[in-house]
Amino acid sequence: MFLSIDAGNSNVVFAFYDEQQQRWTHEYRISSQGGFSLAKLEKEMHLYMLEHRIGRDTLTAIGFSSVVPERIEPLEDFCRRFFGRSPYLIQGSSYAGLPVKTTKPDEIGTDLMCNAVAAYARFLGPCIIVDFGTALTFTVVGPEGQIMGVNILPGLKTAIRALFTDTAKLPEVALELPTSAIGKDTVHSIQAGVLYGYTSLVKGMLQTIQEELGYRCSIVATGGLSSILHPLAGSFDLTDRYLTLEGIRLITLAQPKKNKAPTFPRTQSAVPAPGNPNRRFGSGPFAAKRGQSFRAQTPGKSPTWPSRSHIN
Ligand SMILES: Nc1ncnc2c1ncn2[C@@H]1O[C@H](COP(=O)(O)OP(=O)(O)O)[C@@H](O)[C@H]1O
Ligand SMILES: CC(C)(COP(=O)(O)O)[C@@H](O)C(=O)NCCC(=O)O
Ligand SMILES: [K+]
Repeated sequence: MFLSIDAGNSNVVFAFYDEQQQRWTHEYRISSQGGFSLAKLEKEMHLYMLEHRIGRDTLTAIGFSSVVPERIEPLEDFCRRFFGRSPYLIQGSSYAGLPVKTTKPDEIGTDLMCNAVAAYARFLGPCIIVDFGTALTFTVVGPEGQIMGVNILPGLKTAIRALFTDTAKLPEVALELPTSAIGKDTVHSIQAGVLYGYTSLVKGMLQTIQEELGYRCSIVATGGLSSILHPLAGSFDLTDRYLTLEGIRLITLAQPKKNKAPTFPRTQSAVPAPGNPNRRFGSGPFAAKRGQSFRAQTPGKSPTWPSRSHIN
């Protein structure tokens, strides 16, 4: 079993990858907000692993990404105490030897870098990763796997919470898409405003980015809130809630062992390579048509890059 730990601003996710089955088999989440007690985490993880029959001795390695600096040390301690091994912490220096590059490796969130690595491993071409987390982010990966940029704005829950916190009369509402886009009472007005508003925002942002690039990208959605905006389903080539966790795994496995040249882990191909007429394309004005050559727009693949990792 490989364990990926993703500490985001709302949740810490622990996900177990079964190397024999080549898939994520278990996922355990705790809230990242407020403090958390290591003793409580140890107790709960112990019960979770007992219940799901995951032996601590089956663990081969741990990869760890945190975009919350104060979570790093406690979770490293937890891994050492509970699993008896140190996790590999993803940081700026982790990206040397990877096809996905950034000009500011110490600034970009490691979760976004993991998303980029996992998405590029699947599509081997330009992609935009939309992460519906505490923040809503768009990570733009170019044809050669370089990070071209990131757009960051408040996530859906964050936007709703900000309205509630910063106004006298607006309540905190459930994240439910109403049937009508025209609000008829205060709760409905906020839901229509935020959920239909964000739907249009995501569509518009994807269009604007691809117009600026001048070519079509594969669009991947991830994050806890990636399935809330139903009308966006057709805009994504893939929705994968394990994307960050998969990136953590790929980056960790790509790290050079002592006295060994860096190699990127090879995993089984499950999605046809770009240019394959059977691959799925998204909708919208930039959607490539079935059979249209994608390779012409996306030259220069890295020969060392795996074609795709296997999830689900
Ligand atoms: N399955 C789910 N259903 C509804 N809300 C969820 C689900 N998973 C996560 N969330 C919520 O979505 C928000 C973003 O979650 P997540 O993507 O884990 O954020 P982060 O990576 O910033 O910690 C959080 O408010 C979280 O509580
Ligand atoms: C943008 C983020 C806040 C997203 O975090 P999340 O919503 O997943 O908790 C995080 O990736 C971050 O703190 N990034 C650093 C700034 C940057 O990526 O440029
Ligand atoms: K995240």
